Amino acid sequence: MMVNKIAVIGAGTMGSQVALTLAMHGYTVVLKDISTVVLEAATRRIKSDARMLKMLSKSALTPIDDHYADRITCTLEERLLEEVDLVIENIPEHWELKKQLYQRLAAICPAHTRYAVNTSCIAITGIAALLPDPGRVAGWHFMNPVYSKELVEVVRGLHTTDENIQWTLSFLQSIHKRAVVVEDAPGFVANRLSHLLMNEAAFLVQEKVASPKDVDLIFRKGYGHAMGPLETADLIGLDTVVNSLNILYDSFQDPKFRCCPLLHKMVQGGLLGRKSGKGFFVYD
Ligand SMILES: NC(=O)c1ccc[n+]([C@@H]2O[C@H](COP(=O)([O-])OP(=O)(O)OC[C@H]3O[C@@H](n4cnc5c(N)ncnc54)[C@H](O)[C@@H]3O)[C@@H](O)[C@H]2O)c1
Repeated sequence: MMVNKIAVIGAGTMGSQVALTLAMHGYTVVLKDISTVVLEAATRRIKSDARMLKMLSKSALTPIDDHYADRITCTLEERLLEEVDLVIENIPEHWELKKQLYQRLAAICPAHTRYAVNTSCIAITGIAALLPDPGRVAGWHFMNPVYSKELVEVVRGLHTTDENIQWTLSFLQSIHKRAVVVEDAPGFVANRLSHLLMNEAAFLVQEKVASPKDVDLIFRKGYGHAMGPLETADLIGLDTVVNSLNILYDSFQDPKFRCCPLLHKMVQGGLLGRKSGKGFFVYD
């Protein structure tokens, strides 16, 4: 598998985890963001995640060596993208932001670059249409936390070639991930289902039918889920959940995806979940 340089674009919740996962498997990564503050926070998070993974090494999917940090270059500089073989993109779930980024990547990345779009809901075919060779684009929907979730939902856009799907499966195997390939539709499989659940859980809290703690307890102890829907929403980031619901609503024009007003209000008030320290629950 000839991949010398990988760019992970966006160093937030997902990008920082994807970068560490790649470095843990020996890949050299350029982690690119547009904010110094974000890159500093990502460096701290990568260090503390690596420490935690070392402590849990028996239960983690992959052992971690001491040199992972040397393989990650955090940068604001676009020129480091000029020679990359693979881009794994993790910027916010906003069509306009993604569109601007891919138009720029089309101008600066080499012709042989492959593109992995880590999106929750945005159609892969639309993104691929922004690039000179749409066959080299596929959706790689990583699960959060990336280190401990084995599965990646791989999305085949209208133009994604079979060769690119096969290459993707081999690459993901090299980082100990198991892929399920699905066709391109907003939200794919995972988020089309999970966002309905998280949204309805928020409606239950808004209507005061139950507290967040009790909603989640019913799912953990009643249904045996590892996490409740509201804890999951906090982990993803409530801003990302709201953006994803809006995309599902716009794409399907189906009222079942209308976003719960409580979620909107929490995002407006800066309650984003884990990433801001408070959402449905409070975090250290
Ligand atoms: N959070 C999750 O659990 C989760 C899971 C799977 C997929 N996703 C998807 O992954 C993507 C990223 O989500 P996230 O939760 O990490 O978001 P996030 O808001 O935590 O991070 C996004 C980062 O992208 C940066 N950014 C914005 N524009 C940029 C640009 N032009 N170039 C470089 N960096 C830029 C921001 O500064 C920010 O640090 C989204 O499309 C989301 O839907 C999220």
